[in-house]
Parts: sequence; C-alpha cells; structure tokens
Amino acid sequence: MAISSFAQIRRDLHQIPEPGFQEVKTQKYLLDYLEKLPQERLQIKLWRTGILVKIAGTAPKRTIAWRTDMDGLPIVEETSYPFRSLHEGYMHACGHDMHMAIALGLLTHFVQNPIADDLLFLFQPAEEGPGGALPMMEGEEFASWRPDCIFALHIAPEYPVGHIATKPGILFANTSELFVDLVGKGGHAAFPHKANDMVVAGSHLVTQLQSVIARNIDPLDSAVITVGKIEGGTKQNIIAERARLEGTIRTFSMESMALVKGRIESLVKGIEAGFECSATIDYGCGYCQVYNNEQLTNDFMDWVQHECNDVTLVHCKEAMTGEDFGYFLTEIPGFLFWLGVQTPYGLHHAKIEPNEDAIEVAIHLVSRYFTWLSKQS
Ligand SMILES: CC(=O)N[C@@H](CCC[C@H](N)C(=O)O)C(=O)O
Repeated sequence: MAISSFAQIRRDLHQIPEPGFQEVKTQKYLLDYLEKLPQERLQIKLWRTGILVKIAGTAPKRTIAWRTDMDGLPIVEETSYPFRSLHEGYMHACGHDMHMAIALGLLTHFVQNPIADDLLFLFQPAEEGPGGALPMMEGEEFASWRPDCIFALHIAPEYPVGHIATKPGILFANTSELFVDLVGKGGHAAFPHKANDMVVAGSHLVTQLQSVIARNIDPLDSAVITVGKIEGGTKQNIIAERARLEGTIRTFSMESMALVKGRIESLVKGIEAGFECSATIDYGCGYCQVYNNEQLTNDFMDWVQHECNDVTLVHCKEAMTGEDFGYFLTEIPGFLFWLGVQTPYGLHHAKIEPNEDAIEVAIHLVSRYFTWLSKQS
C-alpha cells in the first residue's frame, strides 16, 4: 500500500533521531524540504538547531503559531520497522518524528492555501531536555516574530486514530529533573566493614523516595517521583565507592514541587548521616505546567464537536507528562491537545509504533481549525 508523502517524511526523520540541541541532521532535512516549497510567502530563520518559518497571510491582523519539537531519546529501538533508527542508541520514541511530519504537512498546506493571518511554524529543539522552548522564546528571532496565539499537539498511544483529547486549564504537570550523586568508600567485596557501600546507600534512597509521594503529598493532590536510571560501582566483587540516581519529579503545583524537593533534601541528608557518605543533588532542567487557555480551548472543543464529524473529541484529565511548550503558554494564549495514534506500547517505549494515519488526521484538522480561527477576529 502506498504511504502518504508526510508518512514517508516521518519515516525519514524516524531514522535520524538526535539528542536535544544536536538536531543537526534533522535541521538539515527540514531545511532541504522547506527549500523545495514555493518561496514567495516564506521567511525562514535559524535558531540554534531549531527553525522558525513565517508564512505571510493575505490580509494579516495577527500571527497564529504552530510548534513542533524535534529531538529523540536515548533508547535502543526495538520496533519491527524496516526504517529503524540509524543512530545507534537513539530513537524517536516520543513521537517527535510524527510531530515534525505533521508540522511540515500543515506548513505545505498553508503555503499552497494561504489564509488572512500570518502563520509562524516553530521547529523547537530539546523538548526532552534540557529544554528548548524557554531559550527560544528569549531569542531575538522569536521576539521579532512573536505570535498572538500558539498551538501544539502530542501523540497519544492510548487513543484510536481519529480521536483527539484535551481540556481547558492544566493539561501537563510541572517537572524537575533529579540527579543525586553519592560518594562513599570503595573496597573489597569480602570486607564490607572496611568500606562504605554506595550501592546499598543508593538502594535505600530509591526506596525512601517512594515514601515522599505516599506520606507527604496530600492524597487528593498528585505527584510523581520516578528514578529512571541508577549507576553505581565498577565490578561485582568491588564495593561501590559511587552511585548516581537519575530521575524526574512531577507535580500539579509549584507548592507541591517545593514540598517534594524539601523532603528529598531531608532524605538525602539522612542517607549522608546514616551511611557516612557525601551526597549532592542537582535538579537539572525543570518545565512549568502546560496550562491551556480556557477560552481558546473551549472554543476549539466546541468547534471540533460541531464542525468535525470525522474527529472524536475526548474530554481528558490532566496527565503527569511534562512539556516545555508550557513556557510558551505562560505568555501567549493557546493550547496543546493529544492526538490518537493507537499503539500498544506507550511513549518512551522501545517498541512504540504510532499509527501513521494520524498524520493526515492532524493535518486535516489543524488546517481547518486555523482557517476557521483566522476568520474569527
Ligand atoms: C511529553 C514527554 O514525554 N515529555 C517529557 C519531558 C521531560 C522533561 C525532563 N527531561 C524530565 O524528565 O523531567 C516527559 O518525560 O514527560
């Protein structure tokens, strides 16, 4: 069966996943594509490994923006695809390849069918970390093309193709990365009393961290601490002098974030005292929540409900995912919605295979929405 050109673009991008701020091949691929489009209405600016593209409207009163992320994740791909990642140890496992193909599809549509308003397409690096949205917003390139409203989507493995989901207000959580380094005293496996084992200390800490959510967060509030990676030691018969825990914290309020961090700091001090080691905490990068503008989101949801009988709208709950798109929404009204790509494996899974039919669903939906929105002012 023939696949659409944007599904093919997604496959090409799927093969070249790159970490945040190293999206060099991705940027080149996108630029090569943009170069082939009719240029009359297009203006292009580069920002680090990202790209900003403006399409001049026919009678602009404002600028409507669409943002896609670009980076991949450090995952060894285990899909059944013949177009698996060519970058050993990296994979587009969060759908940014789908997001970019959709953005190019939309951009192409509007180059061919311009609307009254100006359109701005943001290809933003480093969503998975250390965060490209905030520095991109602070850059002169964005400031000089600052949009009046901004929108984005994220693929959702749990919804069927043709379904979208969103809600007004908070959609995604506040996040903070978490890195804890423990340093003790290494030694011979047979003489534990002469050493100070950081594998044991780190294991205690991982277990204690679970109590913060269970015993310090109001049960009617929500928070997550996930330790996704532990490193420690050098060999099975050497007591580990060092251990490192890498994780992430998620909360729905900054008060809960401060509370969780305070409790983590106390527990880490306890580990230092209890295991006679030294510890350092680094919170890495943090993202603010994704808070959907209530008016725009409600209007969009009404519009989908009444005008798009090919799309099923789900009124979803908020999720503990993070997205630096939230920074754009702190200053510019807009929203993010989930796009159903039904697949049994979740985001960040080595076997995730999003259904590519969702690419055309998104292009068709958002192109109609922007055309409608442009007529509303
Ligand atoms: C949509 C999504 O999966 N986003 C990421 C954002 C990660 C932020 C940061 N690196 C962290 O781990 O806290 C997510 O994991 O939710």
